Amino acid sequence: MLQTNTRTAAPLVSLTGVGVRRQGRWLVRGVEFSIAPGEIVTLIGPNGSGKSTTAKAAIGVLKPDEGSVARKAGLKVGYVPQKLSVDWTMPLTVERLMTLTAPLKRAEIDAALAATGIRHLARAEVQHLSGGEFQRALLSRAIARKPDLLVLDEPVQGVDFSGEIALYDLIKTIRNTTGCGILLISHDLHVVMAETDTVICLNGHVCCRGTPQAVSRSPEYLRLFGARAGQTLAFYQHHHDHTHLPDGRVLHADGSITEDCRPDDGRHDLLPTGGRAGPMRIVHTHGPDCGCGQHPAPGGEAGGERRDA
Ligand SMILES: Nc1ncnc2c1ncn2[C@@H]1O[C@H](COP(=O)(O)OP(=O)(O)OP(=O)(O)O)[C@@H](O)[C@H]1O
Repeated sequence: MLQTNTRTAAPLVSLTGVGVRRQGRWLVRGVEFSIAPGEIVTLIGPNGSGKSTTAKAAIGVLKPDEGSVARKAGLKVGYVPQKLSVDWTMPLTVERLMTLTAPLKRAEIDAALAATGIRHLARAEVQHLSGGEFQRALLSRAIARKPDLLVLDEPVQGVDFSGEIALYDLIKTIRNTTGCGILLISHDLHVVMAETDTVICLNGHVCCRGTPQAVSRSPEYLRLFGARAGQTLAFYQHHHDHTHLPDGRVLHADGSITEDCRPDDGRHDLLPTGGRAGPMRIVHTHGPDCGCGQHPAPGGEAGGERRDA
């Protein structure tokens, strides 16, 4: 097994204050995180919260409108997008899918399909694959060029619960044998892959981040789903100090409601709530130009700046 010290290795990719704006709207703003070799980072958040946008900015498919993304020189990325633009009326075999965008040697195709356990499906038509087999075919395609960073956008979509566990086991094996970094995207807000080092909860900005709590500590979960599920999946406990209301406004811990809680309305600072790898909480720092309407007037008693913790 390949061991990588994720604490000391230089990051593969590092995002600082990243914001992406389209048609006058910030899709995400103030996003900060990095991924080291062997590290697994999972982005979670509701639909439309900016997970795919963030992943695309991380790998350079999208250029951020503010902030910066630093990538290791010569970084090789294996990307499994959420949606694939394929003409499904045309017959397409798994091995052809592997070489659609760039050529691969026979041995590379065989090795990648063997690694994901679907070598026997090389000549099968993609249209006939099950959900789990299709995800394995996409994973084979992504690992075939031996990437430093694997980016998997909803890799367990269309897969049942036991297939989900098998896929996460496979992703863990790929990380352990190759030492690549992994950026996972999931819209499950509470259950993530147990091997995840850092969970980042997005909703247009980073709402909270932390380590997942091992599911093996939860006897009810183990009784329901068995020990294997406990080793593969983990609960993520959120530590938000604010709530995103259905109409898009934000309810703060002190009961105040603001139109928006994005970084252009104030600042979101990540504060450790305990331990080096402990959960983080967000505080909204009000300033004279934060635009949230909640801060005292300039020269007021709080000096124009206040924090909701
Ligand atoms: N090119 C674009 N122009 C305008 N809006 C866009 C563009 N791309 C994405 N969006 C919008 O940005 C928001 C974030 O999209 P994104 O796909 O990043 O979300 P997501 O968290 O991955 O969602 P899901 O879980 O549904 O896949 C959505 O409201 C989406 O409609």
